[in-house]
Amino acid sequence: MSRDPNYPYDREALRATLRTIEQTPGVAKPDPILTVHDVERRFGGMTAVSVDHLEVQRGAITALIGPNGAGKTTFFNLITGFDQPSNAQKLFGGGDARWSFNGRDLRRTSASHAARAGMVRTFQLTKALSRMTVLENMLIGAANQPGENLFVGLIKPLWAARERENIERAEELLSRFKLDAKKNDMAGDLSGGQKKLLEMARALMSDPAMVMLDEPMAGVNPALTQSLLDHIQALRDEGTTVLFVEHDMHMVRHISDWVVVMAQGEIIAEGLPEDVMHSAAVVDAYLGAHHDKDLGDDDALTTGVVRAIATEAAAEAGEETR
Ligand SMILES: Nc1ncnc2c1ncn2[C@@H]1O[C@H](COP(=O)(O)OP(=O)(O)OP(=O)(O)O)[C@@H](O)[C@H]1O
Repeated sequence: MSRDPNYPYDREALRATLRTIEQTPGVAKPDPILTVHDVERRFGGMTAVSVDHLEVQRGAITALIGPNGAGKTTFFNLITGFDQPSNAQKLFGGGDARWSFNGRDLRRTSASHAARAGMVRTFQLTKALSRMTVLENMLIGAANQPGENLFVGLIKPLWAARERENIERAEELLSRFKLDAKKNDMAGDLSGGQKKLLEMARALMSDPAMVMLDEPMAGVNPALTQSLLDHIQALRDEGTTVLFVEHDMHMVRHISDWVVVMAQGEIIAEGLPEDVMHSAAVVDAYLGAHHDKDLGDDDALTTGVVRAIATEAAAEAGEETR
């Protein structure tokens, strides 16, 4: 990735700046890469997302946390063009929903436009195409597919050169994620953790300015956990802003610079990880879904407790869908 003179490569300096910001929902950031305003999504009579205002700081690793059903994935879907707000602005009329990324207005955008603007996401359930090889999966993530441009597609030396570039980039990323030995294997034969790595590697094929990771740790075995954390931090250090949804509070505490908390569709808190995870509003939001739990007053949101809640809730959700 080319070096962006405006990117806050010095993480300590960035954290020092974040420490000066008021820890309140919707607070303005010094240099937001993503700004979201008045985005709502209703399913029938239920409001899944109702975000008044949110700014994501460029260069930070921001965690989006919240109990099951809080609206985190729906919010990701809206921002990345995989779903449309219920109050979407239409060409003529419509609602007030608007958001911009890296200075570009994205409110009437498709998923491919959002990706082209530099915002690329992964999914909670990996979307590796199991009947394609690992390398072929990577090539799907390339921004400059030879076939996308008719002119390039018609002139063999041009598309052949692009294809070579894409393969080189894919191989470089696969080796970084230690998947190079698997490049000709079917993606369906990878372990759950390796599929997560493949999905992250594929997201990087287009050199995005921001990656949005939906539960990167889910299903990853402990042996790969540290390597995933290292990859995410390395991405940030090299110039990619990271926004991730995660239930694993150890990960949230360990790598995030800023934490945003959602409950019942709204942003109810945001701030530094060490502060926000203990705030009364956050403890209430988690306990709200678990009235029957006696978690004590002092450190209700310690890693172990939250992990236990998340695991239990995930198991319950699994049972419901069975
Ligand atoms: N397509 C849909 N149709 C109807 N309801 C939906 C749909 N997608 C999401 N919902 C509902 O919207 C709410 C928010 O769901 P969402 O998946 O965004 O929450 P989440 O915070 O990502 O939860 P989790 O942490 O469990 O993944 C939930 O009540 C969910 O059931």
